Amino acid sequence: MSLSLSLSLSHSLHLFTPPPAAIPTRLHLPPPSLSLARRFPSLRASVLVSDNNGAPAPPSDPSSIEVDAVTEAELKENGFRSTRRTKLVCTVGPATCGFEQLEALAVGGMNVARLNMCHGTRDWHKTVIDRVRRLNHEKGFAVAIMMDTEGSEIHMGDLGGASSAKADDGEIWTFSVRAFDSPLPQRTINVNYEGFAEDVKVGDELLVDGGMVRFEVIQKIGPDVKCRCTDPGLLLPRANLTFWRNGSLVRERNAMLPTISSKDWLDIDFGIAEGVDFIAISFVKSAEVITHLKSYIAARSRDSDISVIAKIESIDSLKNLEEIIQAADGAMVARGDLGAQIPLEQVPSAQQRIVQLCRQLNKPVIVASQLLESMIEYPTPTRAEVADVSEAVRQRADALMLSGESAMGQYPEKALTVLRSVSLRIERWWREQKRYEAMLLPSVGSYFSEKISEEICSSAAKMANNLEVDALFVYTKTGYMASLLSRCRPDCPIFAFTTTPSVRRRLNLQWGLIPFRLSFSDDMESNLNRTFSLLKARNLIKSGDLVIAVSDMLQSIQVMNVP
Ligand SMILES: Nc1ncnc2c1ncn2[C@@H]1O[C@H](COP(=O)(O)OP(=O)(O)OP(=O)(O)O)[C@@H](O)[C@H]1O
Ligand SMILES: CC(=O)C(=O)O
Ligand SMILES: [K+]
Ligand SMILES: [Mg+2]
Repeated sequence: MSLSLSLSLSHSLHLFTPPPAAIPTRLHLPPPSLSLARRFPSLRASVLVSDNNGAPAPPSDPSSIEVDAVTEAELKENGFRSTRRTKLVCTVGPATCGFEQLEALAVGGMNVARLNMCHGTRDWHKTVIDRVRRLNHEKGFAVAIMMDTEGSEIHMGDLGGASSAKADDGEIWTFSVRAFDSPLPQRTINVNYEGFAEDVKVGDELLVDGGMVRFEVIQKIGPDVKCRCTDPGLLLPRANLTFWRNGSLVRERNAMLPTISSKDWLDIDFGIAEGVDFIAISFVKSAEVITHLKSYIAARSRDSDISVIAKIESIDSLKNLEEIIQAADGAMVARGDLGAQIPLEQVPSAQQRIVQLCRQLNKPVIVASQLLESMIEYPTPTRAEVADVSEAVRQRADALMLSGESAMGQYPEKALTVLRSVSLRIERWWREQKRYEAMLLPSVGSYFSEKISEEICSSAAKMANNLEVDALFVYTKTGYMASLLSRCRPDCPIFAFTTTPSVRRRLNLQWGLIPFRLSFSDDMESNLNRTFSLLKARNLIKSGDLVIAVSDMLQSIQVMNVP
């Protein structure tokens, strides 16, 4: 089916390749990102800024301002009112782990690189981290790194080294906890969970990857479970397994497995040692595990600030949603596994609920999995996929994520271009329609000073919309004020000035923020004047632009024209 869809869609390919400037594209999609590098040779040629991932902040040069090379190009290309607000996360895998491939993704707008610890060795991940660092350092990007834990849910083994296996209708496969030599016997799958044969019953339905392939359990022989394939498809290494009985998920045992396994703790130590920016925790069930991990990180790495992202992908995480998001620094709607745990038709409303709650609680949220699944194999997305991406952008999610599309697909850069183009188009349409959604944003701070900051930010955002200002400026040491502005989803972009490279990288996950590194003082007057002259010198703003500025040093709102 996807073949015929892709063929019938192939004429839309031109939407994503740059037409000559004089010929308008139907949807006015922007040209693909690599052309940015062509138009702004400095992107590839020179060292624009220096960014010290992981290491202590460099002695700041008071005369400089640092901005992500791609952001700078986008600002110049589209004028800053139309820069992209939705952030993009790419899972790095065999298709994208080379330095040049990573650079192409960074040029294409990747804000965060995700490493899935389910796959690859720690050495492999270390190599990727080093390459991203080098890219940031040498080429002026500020790509943040997110480590995603494996979790201890039930999954298949690694297929004895094969990259995939095809299961056909009616075939009998053996699922077993036995250790086999590779290559595995034909039609045999390893299962990581000791209690597997004990727990399943004849007649149970076994879902691989949430239903991409289905089996029916027909016989149990000691540690081996014989299953008949009822929905054929491709089995991928380490795919998740769930089993269903009488139409509902069997999850008693899963509930007993730890959220963070012993292997996950070693991966987390590795992540802390490498100074990753985010750690995403798979299959979170309760807020306690988040609090526990956060205190572990705090004790382990006194001066590094790693954000903990709660992945919402289980029934328990939906039950305890509010307290989990409260405890975490952000959340991910992990639709892959979520769709294997709740009926598929409930996933869209769960997504909307999670996205809204995150915004109310002032936590960044990522919408993940299968956004452009067909692009693993085909160079154009289906219309349904474009509609799905649009919906996530329209919901004002902070970030969209590519999984297999960028990790092992054939068109990682094209998939990223589609996310970029659709985000830009939907964001603009939203602004043109002036559809400010009236979302109630409850107070989130516990201290009076935090409540003042919230009031300042919501007033500043409202003024920015009403006065149609060109940009909001926020001077923030911790990033908190910037997140409060982002939460209001104002019409204009938010220039967030921060003193530390790690804060700047973490702001890269939040909607509408354009993070700059700048050393600033407590004197707002001089901060503003310096910022204006630095930005003007780089043609990022011009005299007459209308700006509203707030800061976490001075509780005030300033409105001014750039001199
Ligand atoms: N580091 C890697 N090495 C090899 N293959 C990878 C790597 N990362 C991802 N992949 C491939 O890309 C596919 C999609 O990636 P993704 O991160 O969504 O993983 P997943 O296994 O589906 O699990 P989950 O996202 O729930 O942790 C994987 O199934 C795997 O085949
Ligand atoms: C991203 C992820 O873990 C999922 O969708 O299941
Ligand atoms: K994972
Ligand atoms: Mg998952």
